[in-house]
This record gives sequence, C-alpha cells and structure tokens, in this order.
Amino acid sequence: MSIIQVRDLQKTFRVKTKKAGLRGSMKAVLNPEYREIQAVNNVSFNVEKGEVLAFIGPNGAGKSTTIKMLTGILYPSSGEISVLGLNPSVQRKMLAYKIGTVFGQKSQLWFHLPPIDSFQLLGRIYEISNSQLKQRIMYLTELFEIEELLEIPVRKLSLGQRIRCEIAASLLHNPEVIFLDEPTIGLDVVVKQKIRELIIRLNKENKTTIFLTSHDAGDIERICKRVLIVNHGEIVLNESVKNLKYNYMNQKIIDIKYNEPVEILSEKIDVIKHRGYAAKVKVDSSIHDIDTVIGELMKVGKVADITISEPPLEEIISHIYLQKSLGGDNFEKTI
Ligand SMILES: Nc1ncnc2c1ncn2[C@@H]1O[C@H](COP(=O)(O)OP(=O)(O)OP(=O)(O)O)[C@@H](O)[C@H]1O
Repeated sequence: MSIIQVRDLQKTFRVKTKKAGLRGSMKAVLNPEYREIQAVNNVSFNVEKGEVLAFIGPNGAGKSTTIKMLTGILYPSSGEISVLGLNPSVQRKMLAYKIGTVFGQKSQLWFHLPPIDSFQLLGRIYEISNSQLKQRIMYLTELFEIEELLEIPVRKLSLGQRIRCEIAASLLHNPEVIFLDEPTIGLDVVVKQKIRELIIRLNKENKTTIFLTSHDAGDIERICKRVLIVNHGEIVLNESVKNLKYNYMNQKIIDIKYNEPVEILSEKIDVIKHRGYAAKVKVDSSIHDIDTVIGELMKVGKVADITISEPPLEEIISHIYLQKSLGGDNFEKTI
C-alpha cells in the first residue's frame, strides 16, 4: 500500500500587486489589487513504502510548495493528501513524530549549541526515552561519522559537517519517511558523494522512504529509483530513472579516433566535431541503427579507438524542462 497518496492537489497563492513609484504604493494601500499564482495544479501521485523518489523541476515549479503541503506546513487550496494514513493539514503534530525533514538551506540545529545538545533537545521534543535516545545517537553518530563533531558549536562546522548532523538530527525519532529538500546544495563533490552513500544506506538498512528534491542530476542518478518531474505546478513526467535514461533518449554519442587523418562523407553520419584523426558523431537510434553508423565509420579509415556514450542525465532532464515549457506535446520523442 502507498505510504503517500496525493490526489488533485492544488495550491493558489493570492498576492498583492503594486505598481512602481509613490502613486503605486498609495494605490496598493488604498485600493489594493490582487493576482493569483497557481503554484500547484492538479497534482496526483503515490509513493510506496521504502521507495526512493526524486521530485524535481525547474525553479518556481512548485516543489517546495508541494513538500510544505505534504508535511503540514501549508494548507492545500483543494485536493487530498494522505501521508502514513494521516492528513497533514489536520494531523500535523502526529505526523511530525513519523516523518523527518531536511531543508538544505535551513537548519534545524541550534546555531550556537553543539549538535549533541540539539540532539538532546530534539529527543525531548519527540518524547524519546533516555535509553532509546542514547542508542539512537550512538547508531547515527557511527553511521554519519560525526563523533568528533558532536561537541563543536554548529556555527563552527563546515557546510558538509553540518548537513551530516542535520540528517542525523532528522532521523533521531526513526521516521518512516524523510523529506530531503536539496540536501547536497553547495557541497563539494567528495562530500556530496558521502551524503549520497549515507542516504542509500539509510534506505537499505532501515527501509526509510526517501522523498528528495534536488537540482543536481547526480543525486537523482545515484540515489533515486523513480523521478517525478513537475513544471508550472503540474506533473509532467512520472518514470523510473532507468526508463528515463533508456526509453526517453534516442541519441548516442560516438567518439572515434583513427590511425591517420580521414574525411567523413557518409549521409548516415551526423558529425558534431571532426579534426584530422578524431571525430565526434551523433546517432539518433530512431533513424539510424547504431551498427550501421559504426560500420560506416569503420569504412572511413583504420580505427585506433572508439567509445559510445549517452548524453548525461542532466541533459535529458533539461530537454524535458525545455520541451514542456515550450509546450511540446510529444516531448519524450524529441530527446
Ligand atoms: N508564500 C508564497 N506567496 C506567494 N507565492 C508563492 C509563495 N510561495 C511560493 N510562491 C510561488 O509559487 C510558485 C512555486 O514556488 P515553489 O517555491 O514551490 O517552487 P520550487 O519548485 O520549490 O522552486 P525552487 O527550485 O526555486 O526552490 C512560484 O511562482 C513562487 O513564486
């Protein structure tokens, strides 16, 4: 059974409009005008227990608004949400005992206190018994390798150290679902990788359901099994990461090196770059068979080296964003 169920979810914000200048300010006070922003529009999806889901989309697509409604921070304008059998807008407190949240840009740790003090305080808030809290801190300290950080005030920790402590803090009450909003933002590649490994381990060992938003395609590729893409408040794609990579992408890139300078003239070969000995070729596998193109390339000269690759996930995702924002109907086919 689905752990998260969302049906026809909508959120409309009503914002005051104000023209520039003093007259505009006066008018906004005396005779205010409003406009509506449809931040989330008819969104429906399910998340299964133990799933690792990426919820992605361009800036302003409605991701944060959706997460805020799922966690009970915002009320929906209409629609239904069930998270672990609870309605977040009316059972927010009960839900807080069962879910964890990490907002990469906001801290839930007390800035001037060391993490261990925040853990103790959070333990009280979540009504965890002393012995359970001790066990939990020991387990998470080992998992996140934060033993040496526990006594240092949070303000003195590096971003990567703080994020490890943040995620550990959000897991103290052993939540069934964790919402991670941009957990790797601003981190260097090594720390990013570490955080990704921890999230994967957490999901494997505890079967924790992971709901992740990120602008980093590496997070999605390495951590998530399924991806929901939202744009202009609507779900535009609900697909496994595997299918996203293989079904929605007809293009392959061939890098080829020859033993001598060559000329490539075949109509079947779409050359992106060619200089003397080396060429980069694009193959649309819905038009030309990859074997045929390789055969043509081999006829051109004696091959020293050849590699076939796919465009990175980042490129596929940006294509989907672009196609959808341009109103393309069959956008999947154009990738
Ligand atoms: N409190 C608010 N009042 C008015 N409009 C809002 C409010 N919060 C969000 N919006 C608007 O709703 C839309 C969706 O915003 P949201 O923050 O959910 O996007 P997002 O996908 O999380 O973007 P980002 O990736 O930039 O964080 C945007 O047009 C935003 O300006």
